[in-house]
Amino acid sequence: MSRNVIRVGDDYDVVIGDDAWDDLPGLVGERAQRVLVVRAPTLPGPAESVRRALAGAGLEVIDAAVPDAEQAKTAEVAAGLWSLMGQHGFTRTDVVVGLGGGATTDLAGFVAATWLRGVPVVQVPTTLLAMVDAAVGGKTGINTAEGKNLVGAFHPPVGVLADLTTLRTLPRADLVAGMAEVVKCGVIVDTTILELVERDPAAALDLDGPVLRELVERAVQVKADVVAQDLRESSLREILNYGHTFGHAIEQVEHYAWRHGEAVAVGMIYVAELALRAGLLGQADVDRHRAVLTSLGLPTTYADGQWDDLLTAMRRDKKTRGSLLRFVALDAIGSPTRLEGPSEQQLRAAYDAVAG
Ligand SMILES: NC(=O)c1ccc[n+]([C@@H]2O[C@H](COP(=O)([O-])OP(=O)(O)OC[C@H]3O[C@@H](n4cnc5c(N)ncnc54)[C@H](O)[C@@H]3O)[C@@H](O)[C@H]2O)c1
Ligand SMILES: O=C(O)C(=O)C[C@@H](O)[C@H](O)[C@H](O)COP(=O)(O)O
Ligand SMILES: [Zn+2]
Repeated sequence: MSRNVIRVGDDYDVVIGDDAWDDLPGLVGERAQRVLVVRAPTLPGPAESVRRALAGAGLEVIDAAVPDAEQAKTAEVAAGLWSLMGQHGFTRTDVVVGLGGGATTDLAGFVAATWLRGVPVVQVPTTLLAMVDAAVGGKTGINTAEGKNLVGAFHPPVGVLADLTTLRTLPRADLVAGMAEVVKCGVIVDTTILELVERDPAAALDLDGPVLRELVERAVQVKADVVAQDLRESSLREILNYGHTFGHAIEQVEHYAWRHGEAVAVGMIYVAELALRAGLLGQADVDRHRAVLTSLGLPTTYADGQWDDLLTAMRRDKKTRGSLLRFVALDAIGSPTRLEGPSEQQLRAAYDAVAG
């Protein structure tokens, strides 16, 4: 069994391993009596491994299967979990475990952030996207009718256990979607990620080879380095939002029928096209975005005819200040900057360039 541990600042460890369930009680710690396992409904195998590891350590396990995917990220589902915690007398030394993809870990983190004004959470991500991004860094949240992640809190986990064996049951489309956030880390910071994918995209998606593990470790390292410096997104952390202004707008317009990673892939093309028009990026860099995302099977276009709704959704992005639309953009691969207040004409022209 191999494992690697990446420390996030001085705060907590991200354990990346295979069949690493025995590490879970250690991450939960010795003060807990009860553990609420908030889990996606699709994961009987990992759910049983988690239950066994926790019960074996003498903990009372409260099992809470929540609705799948984005349907979990609602105020109603959160309220149901608060009731459950109340019924079980869940105290400040008890621990929430989030087991599933990013939607489940976002919900679990939010419930942990809000119960008794904050109880510990251990994240156990089971999708590639949650391993490299959602479970690390302490952004938690739910959606409202008006948009994505509009209610939430910064609440870092006390530990993260990314067991790579769980990826074996993940549908291929979800594995591919997770690669969008890996590529994001490559274009904003660690260009070796890009080179690894460009050299052999099939190897990047191969669960049996070494490349996927290296990509996971590199992407987690990018995220860990950024959030350790700027947990609350006062400035630097915004770079992790590359591609998300347009990406979140697609998700909302599509009523979450698009996977997050797919929408972020198109969002990265959109903002690269915008940067081209603003004179920040060259055509070769935009082409490189398209080539690497296409090589992994990610989408790079979005339907025509949705501009008004997309623009309305983009105005609700958290980086917006007043009426000033703000984007994370690149002025070179590996060099993020901000693009503030692009003209309507530039915004529209970039949309025309991604409209398929
Ligand atoms: N908090 C953050 O920093 C952050 C970062 C990135 C994304 N996110 C959020 O994460 C969510 C997207 O996460 P996601 O892509 O993991 O999607 P998801 O949580 O919807 O999971 C995708 C699907 O895979 C299933 N699944 C999960 N693990 C599985 C496994 N091992 N085997 C088989 N099926 C499995 C799920 O049940 C679901 O149907 C979005 O809500 C996004 O906003 C948050
Ligand atoms: O960790 C961050 O910061 C990110 O922006 C990572 C994103 O991949 C993630 O999708 C995040 O949930 C988006 O946050 P939001 O603040 O735009 O809702
Ligand atoms: Zn994201």
